[in-house]
Amino acid sequence: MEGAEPGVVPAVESTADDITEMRIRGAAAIADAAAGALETQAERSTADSPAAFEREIHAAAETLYETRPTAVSLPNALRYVLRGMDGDTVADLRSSTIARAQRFQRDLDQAQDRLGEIGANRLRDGDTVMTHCHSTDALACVEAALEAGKELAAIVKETRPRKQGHITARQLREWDVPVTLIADNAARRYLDRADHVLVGADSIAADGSVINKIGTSGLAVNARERGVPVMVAAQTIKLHPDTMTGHTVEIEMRSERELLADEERAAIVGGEATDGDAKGDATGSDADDPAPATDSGLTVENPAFDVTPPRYVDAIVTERGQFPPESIVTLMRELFGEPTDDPWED
Ligand SMILES: O=P(O)(O)OC[C@H]1O[C@H](OP(=O)(O)O)[C@H](O)[C@@H]1O
Repeated sequence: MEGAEPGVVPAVESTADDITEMRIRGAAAIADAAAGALETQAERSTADSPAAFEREIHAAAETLYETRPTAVSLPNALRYVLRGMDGDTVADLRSSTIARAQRFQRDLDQAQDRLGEIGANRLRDGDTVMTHCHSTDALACVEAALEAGKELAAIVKETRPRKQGHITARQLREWDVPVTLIADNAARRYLDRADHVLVGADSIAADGSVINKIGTSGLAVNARERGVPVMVAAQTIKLHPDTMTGHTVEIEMRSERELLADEERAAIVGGEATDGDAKGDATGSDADDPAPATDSGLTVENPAFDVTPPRYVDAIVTERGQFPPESIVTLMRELFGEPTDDPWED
């Protein structure tokens, strides 16, 4: 990642790039990778004073934080590791940071397993789930239900534009679950065959709103109309503490090229396919891109996430139990207490 702070080790920059470019994706995987990157930073730091070590760790956290804006699991992971950094010597700071990052990763795995067991209780033998995107938290519920001997089938939404539904389909087929893959547009038609809509989350707001892959909110509205319950599988690391004080969750805008190739753009607006008409890069930032075309008359918008209001969600399943969305704020207060600062601040 360009513009990284001095002292940030290349492995951290490379993890940040992987998150930005979605080679590492999914809210839990991003959190796991971020904690792992801070561990690597601690291991490889050549800082010769405690203050320099702390500066480097904070700079590494900032580099990771600036990758993608929507999944709160990322800042929650960074904050957790930074708060465990303790000691008066470089050696102590190093070992406490490493231990804290490792504990975070262990807890993350255990939380997902526990969440899966709880979510599995909602799934009955013979049920069909409809999925959207690829969520390891949602799939943990399916896995636990299968391990309990239940038979399930799945209707898997393709999930344009990046088709993460294919990852879900592959995982489900590895578990021998019958899969019907459908285009996103076919969801309402197939809801008649579904017993649950089962999705993950990138962030959960204090009012119980669910921020998840674009298309979730439309699916949830249709599911309500068809009488299909919507179940959101989300570890507590997906709870967004800033929303307790009225902050909103930033929705990541991604490159138009995920929707429209340069040639396709040229076919619509005429002229040659050039980079000059592309707007935004994969980070949603346009710092390195040519100026957006203002004269073609074609604007492409590509939000990665949307917000599903709590009234369309039946249950949020966490490792602490399942909650009606309206009561999630109680859990947030218990876990986070007072409002928090930027993750690299004490
Ligand atoms: O943490 P887990 O449950 O794996 O994934 C949670 C969510 O993260 C993904 O976002 P993206 O693909 O990174 O944009 C999807 O929106 C998915 O529902």
